[in-house]
Amino acid sequence: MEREVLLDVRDLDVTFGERRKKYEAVKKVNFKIYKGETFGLVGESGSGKTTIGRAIMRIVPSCGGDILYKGDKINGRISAELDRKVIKEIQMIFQDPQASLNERAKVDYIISEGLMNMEKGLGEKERKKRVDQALLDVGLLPEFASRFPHEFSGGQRQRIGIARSLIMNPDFIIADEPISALDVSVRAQVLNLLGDMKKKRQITYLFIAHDLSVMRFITDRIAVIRKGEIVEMAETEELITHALHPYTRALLSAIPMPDPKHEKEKKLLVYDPSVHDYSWEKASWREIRPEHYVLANRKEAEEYKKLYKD
Ligand SMILES: Nc1ncnc2c1ncn2[C@@H]1O[C@H](COP(=O)(O)OP(=O)(O)OP(=O)(O)O)[C@@H](O)[C@H]1O
Repeated sequence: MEREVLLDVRDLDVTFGERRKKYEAVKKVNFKIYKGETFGLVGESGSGKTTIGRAIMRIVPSCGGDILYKGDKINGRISAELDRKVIKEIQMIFQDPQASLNERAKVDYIISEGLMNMEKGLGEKERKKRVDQALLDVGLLPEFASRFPHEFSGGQRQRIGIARSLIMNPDFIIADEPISALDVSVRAQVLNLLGDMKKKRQITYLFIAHDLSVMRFITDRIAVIRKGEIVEMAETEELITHALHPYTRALLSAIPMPDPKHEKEKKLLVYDPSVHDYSWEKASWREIRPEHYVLANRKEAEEYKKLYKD
C-alpha cells in the first residue's frame, strides 16, 4: 500500500549571512516523512539539524528548494489560510525547557497563548477546560495552571512545553532534542509521553538528536546529517545494523572521523541486488538496499565492498 507523505523536503538550502560571511548551514537536503511515522534527524552539534526543523517551522527562511506539507508548498510566500493551517498543525518542542518558557507568564497563559491566537472567539470557560485537559494529558495537575515556570523541575517544564504543543491538536510535531537538557532520571518519562501521544493521536514526529542511542528506540527511519548534508538515510534497524557511511558508524561507535580530504570526491555507492555488488554512480540519491541511501567517496566504497559483500 502506498504510504501517505506528510512532509516532503526537496533540495532544501538554508544560508546564513552574506558574501564572504555566507554560511551554508543546509545543502540540498531531501527527505520525506510519511504520515504516522517517527523520522529521526541525527548528526553532531552544528550539523544543521535544528536549522532544518526551524526552516520547516518557517522560523528561518529557506534559500532554495521546496518544503511540501500535505502536498502544499509552505516555504516562501503562502496564503493566509495555509499559514493558519500550518501554524496550528505543525508544532515544535524545544531542546531547553529552561529557555523556551516565558518566565513572566503563568503556565495557563503559556499553554493557551497559541490557541487564543488561532481561535479568536474562544470563550474563557472553554479555554480553561482545554488548558486543564492539556495539563492532564501530559501528566500534570490542572492546578499547576496558576503557577509560574520557575516553580517546576526540568522534566515538568518540558511537559508544559509539550502541553503547549498538544493543545493545538497538531498532526506533526518537530521535537528538537527534547530530552538532552533533562536529568537522566526523567528522560525516559518524557520519551514515553511522546510515544503515548503518538499512539493516542496519530501524531507524526520529526525527532532531532545528536546521538543514535535514543533514536534507535523511537524512530522508524533515520537520516544522518553532516555539515548540512544528509549522508545516509534508512530504516532505523537497517541503519543501526548496516550503517554504511563512516560518519554514521562513528556516531554509532564513537570511532574516529574519516579523513576530511577524501570528502571532496562525492559519489554515490549503489547496491545492485541482481549482481550482489556495489558500484559508484554520480552523486544523486539511489537505493542501496530497499530504502537505504548513502552518500560517500570512492575510498570508503572499497571499505564497504569488503565489509558488506554477502
Ligand atoms: N541564525 C543563525 N545565524 C547564523 N548562523 C547560524 C544561525 N543558526 C544556525 N547557524 C549556524 O548553522 C550551523 C548549523 O546549526 P544548527 O543549530 O542547525 O545545528 P545543529 O545540528 O542543530 O546543532 P545543535 O545540536 O548544536 O543544535 C551552525 O554552524 C550554526 O552556527
